[in-house]
Amino acid sequence: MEEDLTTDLVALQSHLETLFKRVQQNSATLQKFRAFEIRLLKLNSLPDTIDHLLEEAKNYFDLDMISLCLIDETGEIAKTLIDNGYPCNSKNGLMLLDSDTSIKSTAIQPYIGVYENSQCSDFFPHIEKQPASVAITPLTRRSKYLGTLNLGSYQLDRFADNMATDFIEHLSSVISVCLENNLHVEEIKRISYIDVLTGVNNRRFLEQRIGEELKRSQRNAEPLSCQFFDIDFFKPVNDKHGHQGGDLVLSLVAATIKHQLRDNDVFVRYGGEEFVALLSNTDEAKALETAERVRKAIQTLVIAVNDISVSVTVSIGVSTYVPDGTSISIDGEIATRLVKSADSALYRAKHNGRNRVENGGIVTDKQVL
Ligand SMILES: Nc1nc2c(ncn2[C@@H]2O[C@H](COP(=O)(O)OP(=O)(O)OP(=O)(O)O)[C@@H](O)[C@H]2O)c(=O)[nH]1
Repeated sequence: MEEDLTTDLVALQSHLETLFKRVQQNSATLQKFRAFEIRLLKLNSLPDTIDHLLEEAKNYFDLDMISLCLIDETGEIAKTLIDNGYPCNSKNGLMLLDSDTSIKSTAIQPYIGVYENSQCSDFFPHIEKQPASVAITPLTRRSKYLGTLNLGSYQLDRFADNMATDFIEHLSSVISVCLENNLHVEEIKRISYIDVLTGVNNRRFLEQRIGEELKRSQRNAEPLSCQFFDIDFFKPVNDKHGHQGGDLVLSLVAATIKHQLRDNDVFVRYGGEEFVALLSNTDEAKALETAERVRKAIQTLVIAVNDISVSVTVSIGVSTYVPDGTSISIDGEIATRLVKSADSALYRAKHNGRNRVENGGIVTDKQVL
């Protein structure tokens, strides 16, 4: 009788210990989850959020792999990531899809279970070793598909098909809210950086980007060139063709200059009939060559304003920053000098007869000291 009691007590104690361990494990998981959530909610940029999901989530949840599909119908997500220097390829687990069709056909519901190559491989590109089990969860907000979150483990029992899905569904809801918020923030930023008349970026965008471009130039030891454009004799265009005619000329000149630049060059309407471009990894000779190409393109542009053909020319000033490794935190001064040099060269171009390119020369770190 006494022996039976002892055996029962030992069994009970062992059961209690198992339960206690499970409670401890669950509590640790919940704490990790809360920490992950709090960190996620605090992030206010899309690249940081994506980075947190792809880099940190693996550690927080002890996963062997994680990937993220995002629907990017307009290409704006890719543009935001490129502008922020974020690697926009599937090698780091991020996939941008141009429509939600593939997600709607395969991942309309969360899938939790064994990794089936035919069904799951699209969600885990560039993996060296296939996971044994996966959880593929759609990310949705207000019935709209944002993408999918894809978790993978080499353990078969990590994501079993009889597993409760509430934890993963909760995680994907939180991620969806954060992604949607960040997508909205990026959209608001984008709109606030656009010049309504010409559709190109505005001066605020230049002010925001010039520091980043200078940093990149210093980091990669590459030259950064600045071009300052001003339409010649624009006042007579307005006088002759009215403000609306002038507006049309402004828009088409902006589009023509932009067309001559690379997609990732910063190009803004600086104000009135002035435009500025920043050309990354572009030396003095190349910047002058590009400016000359723009000048010629504008010269040959014929704009129909109320059935009257209008032609304009532009004067262009160019300057080039060449980092020498001595500058650390004086970007503001370098930015000012870079733009001022191009502006002074533009002034010379006007003075020397207009419809020409003038070189403002090299801006270095040393001049600041
Ligand atoms: N239509 C239109 N005109 C603008 C806008 N912003 C500035 N302008 C006009 O641009 C003209 C600029 O004239 P000026 O600064 O005298 O220069 P300019 O006639 O181009 O002569 P130079 O620059 O010396 O070759 C002014 O008539 C402004 O009213 C705009 O958004 N729309």
